[in-house]
Amino acid sequence: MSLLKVTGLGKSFGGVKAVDGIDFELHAGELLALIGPNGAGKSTTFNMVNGQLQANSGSILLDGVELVGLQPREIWRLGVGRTFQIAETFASLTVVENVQMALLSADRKLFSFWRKAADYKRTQALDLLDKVGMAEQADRPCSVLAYGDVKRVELAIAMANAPKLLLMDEPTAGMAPKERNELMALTKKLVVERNMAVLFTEHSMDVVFAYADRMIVLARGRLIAQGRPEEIRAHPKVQEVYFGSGKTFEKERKQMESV
Ligand SMILES: Nc1ncnc2c1ncn2[C@@H]1O[C@H](COP(=O)(O)OP(=O)(O)OP(=O)(O)O)[C@@H](O)[C@H]1O
Repeated sequence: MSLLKVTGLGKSFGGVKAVDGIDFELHAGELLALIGPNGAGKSTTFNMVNGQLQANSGSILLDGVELVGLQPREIWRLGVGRTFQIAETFASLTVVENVQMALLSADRKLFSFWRKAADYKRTQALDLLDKVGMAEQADRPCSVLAYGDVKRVELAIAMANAPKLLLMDEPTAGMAPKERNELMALTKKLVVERNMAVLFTEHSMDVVFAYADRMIVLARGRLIAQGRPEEIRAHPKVQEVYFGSGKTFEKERKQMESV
């Protein structure tokens, strides 16, 4: 059985069908990229899966449990995590304290408890940091970290709740190519090690084609293609929507990345 099964999912804003009855599935151990031109419905889809937006129609099953109608926190408790940017308020905390905070939250402890609990699950937090290659920087404040390292810590934070499905909205935005590749290689490693699934949106075609196991392509709210990267690259509809018919994906992709 697939981990996530989305059927007939739809959302309208006024007269605009932002997402128009899409179907897709996601399996444990798989990285699925959600791509499409601006306004295609990617964020809307994403936000329906995590419960920030309520669907108008359709179903989202996680391990057979219906997520439509649930609150974001309930969905999170069922095992749908997402990467958050480390909020400025937490930048003054050390790396390990940030992960400890996430563990507190995963264990549903009260925030006030934190003040008396500087040692709360420090070992477990260090284990998570070790998984993302950040154990050596555990006691540095997040505010002094390089951007790529902050992204690793954000990944460790998302892992604290041991998600079955992790949602990543443009994980590599603002990163240099080398950092992008390191972050995605790390994400892929975690997906395999933990038999977790990742659904991610991404504008960098390099990242998508290098790391996605499968891709789904939206255009104007409709799902126009899904498949493995090589199938998507050769898909006529995808080429047409992205670049106008008659042009090859490869050629245009190179032009797009050089901008
Ligand atoms: N809160 C909203 N109110 C009204 N219209 C919205 C709202 N959110 C999204 N839309 C519209 O729904 C459509 C899909 O938007 P969405 O943000 O999901 O696309 P996207 O693929 O994530 O785009 P981008 O790549 O530009 O972020 C667009 O036409 C957008 O203008």
